[in-house]
Amino acid sequence: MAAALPLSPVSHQLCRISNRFWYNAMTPRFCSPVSSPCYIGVKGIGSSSQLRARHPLISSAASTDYLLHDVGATVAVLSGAYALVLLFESLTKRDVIPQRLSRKLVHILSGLLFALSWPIFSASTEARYFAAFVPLVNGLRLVVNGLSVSPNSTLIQSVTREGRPEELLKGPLFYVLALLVAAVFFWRDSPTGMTSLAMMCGGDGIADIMGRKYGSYKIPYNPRKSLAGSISMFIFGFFISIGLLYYYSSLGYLHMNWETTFTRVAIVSLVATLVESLPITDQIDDNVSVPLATILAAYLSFGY
Ligand SMILES: C/C(=C\COP(=O)(O)O)CCC[C@H](C)CCC[C@H](C)CCCC(C)C
Ligand SMILES: Nc1ccn([C@@H]2O[C@H](COP(=O)(O)OP(=O)(O)O)[C@@H](O)[C@H]2O)c(=O)n1
Repeated sequence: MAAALPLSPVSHQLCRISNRFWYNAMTPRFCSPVSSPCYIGVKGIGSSSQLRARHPLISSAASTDYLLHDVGATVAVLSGAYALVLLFESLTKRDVIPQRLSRKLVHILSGLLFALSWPIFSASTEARYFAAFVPLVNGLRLVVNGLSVSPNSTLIQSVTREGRPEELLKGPLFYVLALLVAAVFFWRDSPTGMTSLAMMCGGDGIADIMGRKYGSYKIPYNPRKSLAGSISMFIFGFFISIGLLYYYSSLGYLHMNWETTFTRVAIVSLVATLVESLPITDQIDDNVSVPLATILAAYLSFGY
């Protein structure tokens, strides 16, 4: 058996980071019901602060690893966000898909892929802030382009209805703020944030596509919305929420009682769908009302 070659300091560091990356991404975590972030420490389960108190040498090495890990994850997700917008701008420019559909697909995919990306961040208690940095940067990008005289046309083509820069300061900006709130205040050990993104991105996004195509029967109290759109929002929002909860349960971040979870998610989806159907879009954007209603319903339903 060939002897292991001595690693250079850089290679050694890279191996340590790579090992930590796969450990953090794939190792189940057992979070306490109060959803305080915790992970398997040296002696059993402990929070990162408890581990630092017990093992200062490990804590400094772990902190460095976590920092490098989270910086790498942030760069990767930021790059993914930029590439997604660029992809749909290219598809729109080459008339592969119409601009309106392009925008809705960006609406659906951005938030859901963001929610799916959370496990690549470290087990550190600060990881959620690194993840939230991605919607923060995109929010600043929207503000700069929405206010600027020479806005970035890629962003405008992929994200606005009518190609006006000021549109970036409404729906899209509220959208990225909702992603930031979900990451910072709920993160991957709470069903509340991920269900809010499932309903805003998956549910509300598909409502537009299905409603425009099949929405001949309008909602009596809101002729601008249709039954087909709302039913689509409820169904897709429900299944995407269940999918995200299963995804995070299978990775060990959540422990759901599946006998009651389906009913709870159905109630949350119904509340979000009813709020979205209301004739209040001129007063409050869907990207504010839908996540807020979902967060309230989910927090009352799940308790965390
Ligand atoms: C088109 C968008 C919102 C408009 O909503 P509405 O008016 O149709 O109701 C979405 C805007 C997306 C934003 C420009 C980019 C957000 C990227 C996200 C923070 C991170 C995605 C990462 C992932 C890995 C692709
Ligand atoms: N429940 C719904 C939601 C949207 N829609 C259709 O999708 C279009 C855009 O919906 P919206 O104003 O909520 O669009 P966003 O604010 O989500 O971008 C509506 O004008 C309807 O044609 C629907 O038919 N039923």
